[in-house]
Amino acid sequence: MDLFYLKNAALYQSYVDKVDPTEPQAHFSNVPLQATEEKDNDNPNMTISVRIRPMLEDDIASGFPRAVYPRPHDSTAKHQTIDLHDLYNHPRRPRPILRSSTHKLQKVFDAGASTAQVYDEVVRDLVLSAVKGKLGTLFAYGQTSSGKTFTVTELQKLAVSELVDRQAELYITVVELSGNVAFDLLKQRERIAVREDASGTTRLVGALDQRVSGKEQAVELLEKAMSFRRAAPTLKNPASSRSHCICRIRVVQPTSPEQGYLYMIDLAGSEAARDVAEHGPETMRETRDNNVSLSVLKDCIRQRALAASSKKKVHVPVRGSTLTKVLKHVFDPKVSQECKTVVIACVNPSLGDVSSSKNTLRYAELLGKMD
Ligand SMILES: Nc1ncnc2c1ncn2[C@@H]1O[C@H](COP(=O)(O)OP(=O)(O)OP(=O)(O)O)[C@@H](O)[C@H]1O
Repeated sequence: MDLFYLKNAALYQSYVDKVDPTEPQAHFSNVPLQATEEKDNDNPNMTISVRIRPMLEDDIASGFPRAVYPRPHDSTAKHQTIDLHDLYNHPRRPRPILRSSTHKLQKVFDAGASTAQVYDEVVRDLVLSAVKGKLGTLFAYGQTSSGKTFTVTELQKLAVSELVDRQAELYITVVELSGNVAFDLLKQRERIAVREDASGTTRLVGALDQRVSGKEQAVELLEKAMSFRRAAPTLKNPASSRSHCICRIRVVQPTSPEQGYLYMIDLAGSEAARDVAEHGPETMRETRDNNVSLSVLKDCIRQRALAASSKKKVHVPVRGSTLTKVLKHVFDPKVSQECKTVVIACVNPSLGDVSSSKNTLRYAELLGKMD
């Protein structure tokens, strides 16, 4: 596929240059996405956003044009729109044709946006929730090399800095979930158990809950934890994280009777098993397990949103994966502590990654919809 895109890069660019996104276009896929026929999830405690990373030198050097284009932001609109342009080898046409799709999301950060801007617009609210004794949860989702780790690492530093400035007492836990097995990254990747106690609360048995008292100490601790994260090469990223990484910051405030929690989760890459097929059965098994947990995560987020707006009893399948068991508090309608959730879907804008980007944007759209 890469060769097809590279061979037709000039033709593709000539098509894209002619697109006027304000005009209805024949090449826009006229089959409505399943997601667009569903009701919006208007849960005020849930924000679904997209971050498009810049084209990197390597992407440009390999000759791939850009495929993902956000439309100019209209501050009166409920959603922001992204156009995605793909090239399609039509069997009855002499030349490949453009096939585009449109995706609507609550918040879109284009390649020029800084992590500080992402923090200010969607993450600070979570941090302030934790300061007030509530729960804030951030998920970064996307294909390999789309910028999840880059984004979460920077956001963790900004969050810790704000929490220290607010004189909160902080305790940090960093756990990696590889398939269904958990490891403590603050204890040099020691294996730990995930168990449910008699009250139904999921416990990370044996995980360190490290007190930190200053910004430098916190950043050093997080960097050290990240150095223990398991990585393996994918076709797109030589040091791809093949696991979910959960960073939990417990916030104790003398002024608040309840302790708050901030969870920042760098999810495993959502790539198809074929993208890691060269890397052995172990990596493929992990990829399959990770994809199952990402699918269960989607169901939990959607069902949780439905539970918030429905009087009927809604089943949220938290037990479907270790990831969602650990994050039970986010999804359990019975949990009384208020919980805000932000999803950042990360996208690599290159044409070489267009089909994964389409899947990521569809996943993000589905999260913002209800059955
Ligand atoms: N906003 C950005 N600005 C500049 N460079 C970025 C940005 N986002 C990501 N990158 C760069 O893109 C590359 C891939 O990013 P990163 O490792 O965060 O991807 P990932 O989604 O975590 O990948 P994987 O799932 O394979 O671990 C890195 O070299 C990173 O520095």
